[in-house]
Amino acid sequence: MKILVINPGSTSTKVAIFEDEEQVESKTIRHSPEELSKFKTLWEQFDFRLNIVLEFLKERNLKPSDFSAVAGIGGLLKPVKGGTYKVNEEMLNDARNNFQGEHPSNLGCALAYEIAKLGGIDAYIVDPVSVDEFEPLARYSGHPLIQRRSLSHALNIHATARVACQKLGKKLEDSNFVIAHLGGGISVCPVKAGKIIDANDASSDGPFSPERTGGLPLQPFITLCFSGKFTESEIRKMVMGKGGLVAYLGTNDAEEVEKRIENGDIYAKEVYEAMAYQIAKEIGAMATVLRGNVDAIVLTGGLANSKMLVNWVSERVSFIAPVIVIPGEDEMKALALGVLRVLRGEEKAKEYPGD
Ligand SMILES: Nc1ncnc2c1ncn2[C@@H]1O[C@H](COP(=O)(O)OP(=O)(O)OP(=O)(O)O)[C@@H](O)[C@H]1O
Ligand SMILES: CCCC(=O)O
Repeated sequence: MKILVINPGSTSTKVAIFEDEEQVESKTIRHSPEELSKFKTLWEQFDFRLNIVLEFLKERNLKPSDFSAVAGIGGLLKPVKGGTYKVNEEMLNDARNNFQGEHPSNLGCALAYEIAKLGGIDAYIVDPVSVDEFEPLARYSGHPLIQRRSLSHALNIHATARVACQKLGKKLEDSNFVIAHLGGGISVCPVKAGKIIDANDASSDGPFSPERTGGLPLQPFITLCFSGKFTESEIRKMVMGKGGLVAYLGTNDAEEVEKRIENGDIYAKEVYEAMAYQIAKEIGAMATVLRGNVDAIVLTGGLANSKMLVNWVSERVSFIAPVIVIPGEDEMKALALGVLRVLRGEEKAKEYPGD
């Protein structure tokens, strides 16, 4: 099987080719903020990103019809169960309307569909950001006008749960983990039998992260929103993109923060440790969702490469369960594997949005 995988992100477009489980080609095209600022809206970027994929194929003398299927990252669509979904009209409409918010991943299904159409093959998404496996109590916010939303780094969290099970020799259906995806945004989730039964929603809540505020104290935040000093879009940007390490230290690069700490920057150390403190607090909270019945706490994502951060988090949470570190994320492989399971008949493709 030959799968083309497309992953539009906030700072890059990634394209890869898989032959069965093996990635045989890949390219990451980085986009500077200046390059993307030419586009007023996310969807104005569509042709630009599509041409990148077409160029990638042309450079390799490949046509869409050379592939068995195309996989795209799935965005902030309707709440859906985990799994692999065939791209359909309703999904494309929801993505184009940024159903649960504007996010580059919304482009994924449409890019995959456009290429697949040229080749007369099918397009799929796997475990989109809007995977919703919440238990009923997780939906309460504190006011009936606002429901807690299931938005998370579901693709990597599901894939990481499978890897953790292999490491521990456990079956997925018998496992209970708290998984913390530590990336540009941070998702902390109790994962019961492979299902994400609660999540902080990294766009609104939880720990601060390299470029997001996470949850903010409500009263001061309301005062800020109505101060007349900021537009709605400035406030949204403050929360996602210009929050967290960016707001405190002017960078979203944790390696740069560690260099400053090594050079004696006491403030950088306190900010970085505060992020670890908030991550640990969220892990503690999510462990209570599992009533303390936790096989392991799993740290993943780019920041899980940081020994300093991992040590600070571990010393606060290891009383709950052993800490396993699975650094980085391999979204491209997780997308290819999800589509392979369907093409091989091991799993049935779900119809979006399902029941
Ligand atoms: N070896 C490392 N040591 C310390 N920090 C690292 C290391 N490698 C990556 N990081 C940090 O991890 C963060 C990025 O993580 P990651 O690549 O998972 O995020 P992303 O893919 O951009 O965003 P998201 O995961 O929210 O989709 C950055 O702050 C980066 O500096
Ligand atoms: C909102 C969860 C996904 C992301 O933060 O990118």
